[in-house]
Amino acid sequence: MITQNLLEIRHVKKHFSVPKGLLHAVDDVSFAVKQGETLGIVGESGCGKSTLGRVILRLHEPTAGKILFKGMDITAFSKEEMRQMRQHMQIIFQDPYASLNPRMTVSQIMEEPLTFFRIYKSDRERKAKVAELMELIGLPQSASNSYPHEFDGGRRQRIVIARALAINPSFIVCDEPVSALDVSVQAQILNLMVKLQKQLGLTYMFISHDLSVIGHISDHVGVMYLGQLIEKAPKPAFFKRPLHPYSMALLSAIPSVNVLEKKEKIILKGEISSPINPQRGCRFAPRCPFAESICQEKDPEWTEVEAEHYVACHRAVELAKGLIHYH
Ligand SMILES: Nc1ncnc2c1ncn2[C@@H]1O[C@H](COP(=O)(O)OP(=O)(O)OP(=O)(O)O)[C@@H](O)[C@H]1O
Repeated sequence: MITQNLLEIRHVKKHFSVPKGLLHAVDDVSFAVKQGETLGIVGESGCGKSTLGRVILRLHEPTAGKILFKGMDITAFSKEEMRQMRQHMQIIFQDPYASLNPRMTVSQIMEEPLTFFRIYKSDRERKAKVAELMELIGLPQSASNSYPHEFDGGRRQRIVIARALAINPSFIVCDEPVSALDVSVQAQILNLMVKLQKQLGLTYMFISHDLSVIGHISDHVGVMYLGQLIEKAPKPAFFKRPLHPYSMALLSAIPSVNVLEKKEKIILKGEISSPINPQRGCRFAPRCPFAESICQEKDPEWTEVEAEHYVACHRAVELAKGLIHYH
């Protein structure tokens, strides 16, 4: 069975005008996500993950590029068409404390999108939908009359998830949804999200700075660095053998579960460059031990080095063949 791409973005850019020039928050990013899959996007703070998520939903207007959702070019949609489209595309944010209105009960919070999108019109239909959502997220029906402050972070994030699911979306941008939670609660929320994905056929773009979280939830992993996607691969291939020197360094920092596997942490030297008026050439070159003169001069091309394994690095083939390596 061939699974269709639910989302495809092509050469998407988002530049912000700032006093010192143009800040390239997202710079020429292309990828596709298949129906029912999770693309995990990982990278350091400020590399453009959140901006990318918001641009895909057109909460920020893209500076350039195309966003295709179910084959439709939504960059060409009017504001009203886009408003309707958001029924199918939702976003979940990091902070479950800030994203819930403290004056509304759980039931009112869940009913709000139902009223806004005019689905489940009668009172009875809406109440039935709320009951269904409470069951989906594993909260007792009695909790629907409580207020957000009566719950801990994990339960609040369950309510945020239920609100996003209320209108039956097919695609959800999950922007660091577990980062504000205790580690013990993180796994519960991630497992709930995986369960809901299977049950409802959801497609996720899951943003996190934490590679362990990305490893838990993703089918494919994409790595961002200074506004650019520098590597994307199926999860097993990525964790087995990342091909970009930056991904290798990221991966070396997470402890191995296999005690027999000797892993040395790669310490990157040099400062991260500025995203404002970036120089040409590879953005990672100033910190890369493998950088040659071409890396300073020319942008590396996005190349499929192995099946479905894409890298933007002038030296990716040599790295893939093991001709050059760290340590
Ligand atoms: N509205 C804005 N105006 C100007 N610059 C912005 C704006 N929003 C984001 N930026 C800048 O764009 C870059 C990318 O920010 P973004 O929040 O997308 O990164 P991130 O990877 O999600 O980081 P974090 O996890 O810290 O939020 C940063 O340099 C940020 O300062």
